Amino acid sequence: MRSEDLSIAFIGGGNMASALVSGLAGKLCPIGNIHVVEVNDDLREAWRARGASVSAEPDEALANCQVWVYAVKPQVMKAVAIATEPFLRDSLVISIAAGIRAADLARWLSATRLVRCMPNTPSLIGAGISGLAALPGTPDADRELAGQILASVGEVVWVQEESQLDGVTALSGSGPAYVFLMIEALIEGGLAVGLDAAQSRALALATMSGATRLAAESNELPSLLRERVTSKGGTTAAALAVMEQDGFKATVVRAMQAAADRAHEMGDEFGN
Ligand SMILES: NC(=O)C1=CN([C@@H]2O[C@H](COP(=O)(O)OP(=O)(O)OC[C@H]3O[C@@H](n4cnc5c(N)ncnc54)[C@H](OP(=O)(O)O)[C@@H]3O)[C@@H](O)[C@H]2O)C=CC1
Ligand SMILES: O=C(O)[C@@H]1CCC=N1
Repeated sequence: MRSEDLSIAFIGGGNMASALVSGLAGKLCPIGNIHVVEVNDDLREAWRARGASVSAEPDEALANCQVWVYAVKPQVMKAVAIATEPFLRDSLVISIAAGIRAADLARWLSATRLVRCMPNTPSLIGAGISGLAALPGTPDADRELAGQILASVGEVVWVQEESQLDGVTALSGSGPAYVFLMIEALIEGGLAVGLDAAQSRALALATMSGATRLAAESNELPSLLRERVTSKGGTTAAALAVMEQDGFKATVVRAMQAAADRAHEMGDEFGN
């Protein structure tokens, strides 16, 4: 399909829709081929100013879009799906809602071609990563198109079992928040050990990105890279002893389990 022929509707035009469109508009289709259904007046105006077509409620414009991306909160997915269903003819359905299972959304929409995804906010700068799973029976061409849409904002990982998307949600979906918290902590720590705010910020950000790049580009395990920083009887050992004592790693693992459990629970809670 030529890019000028592809039209995509976003149902819900908030944070994630904005992040996704910033990557795909101009690459996969012109912004004028993007239609956004959004209840918030200010957001609708912002989309219009960006060059997208907009509506406050589902209407015939939806029926003409080849792809629909549901980007509303899981809590309202069922009601929004039911309101949009009368306009679904031949569109590929993509959902980015946490927890909501493909079979539930397919049932509300009587859809047969559906891909469920879990992107993340670094998509905004093309540095996202998304987990994807398709409703059984979704044709390969549709899986490919969904993959291309998400690949326009970062990496794409297909999972074998849809239930693994709860794990993706706990790791990379929510993960940017854990990383931002770590950055916040490093900056606060910098202030506590006598640096000023600008120095702390610069040192924290460069350390996070430098260590991340080193881990990605090295063939060695993160644990070995960590050991190389840790001189016997030195400063890192002193810091890591406190982290070990306070259960830092175990806390991260427990936090992720809580996120995965919540994703599963939201599937039950908002999927019936
Ligand atoms: N934020 C993230 O990091 C990630 C989020 N997700 C998933 O993406 C989805 C969207 O999240 P996010 O973008 O953060 O949420 P936002 O709240 O920023 O965006 C959702 C938008 O949808 C609007 N909306 C509510 N009801 C309707 C309706 N009936 N029709 C059209 N629009 C409606 C909301 O308006 P109003 O606020 O006025 O209700 C809001 O502007 C969620 O399901 C979330 O699980 C997935 C990956 C990462
Ligand atoms: O917090 C949430 O529920 C969503 C899903 C992943 C990131 N934000």
